[in-house]
Amino acid sequence: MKQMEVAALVLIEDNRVFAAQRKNQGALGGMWEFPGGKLEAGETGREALIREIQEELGVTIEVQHYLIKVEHQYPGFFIIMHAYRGSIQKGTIQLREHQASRWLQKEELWQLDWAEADIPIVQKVEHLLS
Ligand SMILES: Nc1nc2c([nH]c(=O)n2[C@@H]2O[C@H](COP(=O)(O)OP(=O)(O)OP(=O)(O)O)[C@@H](O)[C@H]2O)c(=O)[nH]1
Repeated sequence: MKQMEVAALVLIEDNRVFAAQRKNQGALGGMWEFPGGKLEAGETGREALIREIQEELGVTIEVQHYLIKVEHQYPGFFIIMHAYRGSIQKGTIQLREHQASRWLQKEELWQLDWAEADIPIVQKVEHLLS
């Protein structure tokens, strides 16, 4: 069974969390997620996150702390996901790989079609927003 380890960013500004929509083509097409991506060989979760966010959103982030680990079995693969809180240190977000993004208020969190593995992260975020 294919297994992957992923790092994801929970970015909160002005009491809203950043969510991004995957492209319609490919794995989990059209689903919403927290930006990030797979760890490469020899990389820590934090290193992978900083690299992926630079690639995907064109910004430099500071990783603040570890939020939650999620393990989820999708039909074709098993995913271990590490979610971190972080903030933008430099730059303005540009969507380089996603088809859309939103800054969500607490009441809007469950309106989106989240990737299944993200549900425990969204639950955690719910407690971080007021
Ligand atoms: N980044 C991210 N990936 C997630 C989340 N939830 C979730 O199930 N995933 C899955 O984790 C995997 C991450 O792969 P990715 O495609 O974003 O990462 P990548 O850029 O390193 O991969 P690639 O270079 O092969 O495209 C995908 O299968 C994606 O569907 C999430 O919140 N964020």
